[in-house]
Amino acid sequence: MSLHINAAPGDFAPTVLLPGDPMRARHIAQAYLADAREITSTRGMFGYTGLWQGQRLSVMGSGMGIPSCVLYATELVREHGVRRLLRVGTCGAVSPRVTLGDLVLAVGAGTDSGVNRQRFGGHDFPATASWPLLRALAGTAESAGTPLHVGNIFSTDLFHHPDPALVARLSGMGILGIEMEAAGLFGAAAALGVEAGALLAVSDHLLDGGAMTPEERERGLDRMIRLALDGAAAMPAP
Ligand SMILES: O=P(O)(O)O[C@H]1O[C@H](CO)[C@@H](O)[C@H]1O
Ligand SMILES: O=c1cc[nH]c(=O)[nH]1
Repeated sequence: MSLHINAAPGDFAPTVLLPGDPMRARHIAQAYLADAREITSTRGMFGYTGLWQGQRLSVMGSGMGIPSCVLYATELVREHGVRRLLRVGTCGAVSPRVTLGDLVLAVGAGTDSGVNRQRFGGHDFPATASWPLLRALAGTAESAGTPLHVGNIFSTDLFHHPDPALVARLSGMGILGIEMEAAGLFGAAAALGVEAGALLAVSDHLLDGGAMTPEERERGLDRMIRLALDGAAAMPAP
């Protein structure tokens, strides 16, 4: 048990999928995992452990934004023995190459957050996903014929961003999508010595204005969830 996670020792599997939305965590557990059991519910941030292809796997909400995600990632690693963290989130597309419902695998994440600079003496930390996770997810997608964009994303502290030039700036630098956690998760994972990745489904398009409904966001992310589960199952235990 830790301050924000009321799970018992051994409740978490070494690999945890981290959607921002705790209701997406519940959906993944109930719709995909065998023998799923709720193991934490502090503040409504539900976590579950069950089986996928016979392997133990956990899924837990991370909340919205870097501070929330990093808090849970830190307690999961330090106090619950977790070694591999895979964010399964949504993003807004900022690239004309990406369309609604597409999947994006983050190689690196730029950010307007200061958290990694706080960790890194004021310098720019290279917030990148772990290679074993990148390789497993890209390989699993290729084998399954699942289309996947692999590239850089941007993690913002401000969903309702005040800078009207931000989307054009990101787009001009080849960024694929914007979300709110990955850069902090990658920095935390580096500091904690564990693996992290981020697989995202495009829930809205910031260039053309298209958007999934909230119901589609919660339930309509089947391809992302299956790829995350299959990719995690294809990896050796961390
Ligand atoms: O769908 P999730 O995983 O929550 O991810 C995205 O959605 C939230 C904003 O609506 C932020 O957490 C952002 O990163
Ligand atoms: O952070 C996010 C997530 C989805 N869509 C956005 O525009 N931003």
